[in-house]
Amino acid sequence: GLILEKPTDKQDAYPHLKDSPETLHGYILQCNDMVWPLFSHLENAVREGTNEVKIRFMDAMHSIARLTGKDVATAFDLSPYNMACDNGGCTGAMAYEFTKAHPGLSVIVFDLPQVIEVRRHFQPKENDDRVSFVGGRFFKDDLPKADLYILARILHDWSDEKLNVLLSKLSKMCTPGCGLLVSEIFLDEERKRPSRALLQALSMTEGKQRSTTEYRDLLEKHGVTPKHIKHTDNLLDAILFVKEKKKREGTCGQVW
Ligand SMILES: C[S@@+](CC[C@H](N)C(=O)[O-])C[C@H]1O[C@@H](n2cnc3c(N)ncnc32)[C@H](O)[C@@H]1O
Repeated sequence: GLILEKPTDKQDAYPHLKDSPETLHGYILQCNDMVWPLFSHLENAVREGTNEVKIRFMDAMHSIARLTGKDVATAFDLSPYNMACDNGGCTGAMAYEFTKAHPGLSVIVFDLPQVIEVRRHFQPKENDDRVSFVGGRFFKDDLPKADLYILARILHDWSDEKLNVLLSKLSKMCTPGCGLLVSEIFLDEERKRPSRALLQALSMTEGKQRSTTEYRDLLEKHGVTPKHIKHTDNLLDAILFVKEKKKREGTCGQVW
């Protein structure tokens, strides 16, 4: 049931093999055992909360984050920032890419307590004390204080209504100059491509795929402005938003 696009020259040609350097083995198992049955047997689409299912999901997130993390982490100059909070940062795979790429940056991985609990399954061999972990729920609990908030593959999971709650909270946490880094598959303006965005949309319940314009419109309402966009050519793209000094009356057109 999994459609793999032809690897680019940056990508591993054998991502299905468990021992490949950028293995997608966990992601492929997740798609095969969990996502494809959702497409085929919607009536059985029941969420299970067992550890095995949780670790399988985390493994899937982990393999994609390891594959794309470096490109997302190096997409922008992040030298103005010292402390990032990776909201829904899961196993920390992206966080470690951010600290590797930016020597002045520390990253707090914020995710559900039950996810943080089992993160040790996925710890890298080399210890990095600039990455730390905090358990909590981003709609309800206080978020760690940071000057850069990362939202990688988070926004597509939720409705506009829910996101307005989260973004309003983040906007209040941000002082002027703070950054908000959004990484997603961005739909083109006709909402027809890329095909992997459409395929992923089939397995969504509450969320939706959005174009760069839709993300911009959603976030600008919360006082952050898109400064840079990066098409990484590696599954996930990214936009860096920055909190403005005061709310602007609309923008002067697209920055990309
Ligand atoms: C699609 S995964 C993305 C993981 C990671 N950011 C990445 O790109 O690899 C979504 C993550 O959000 C976390 N999450 C979902 N709801 C959450 C909530 N209410 N509070 C905190 N984290 C949440 C999940 O546990 C999961 O790790």
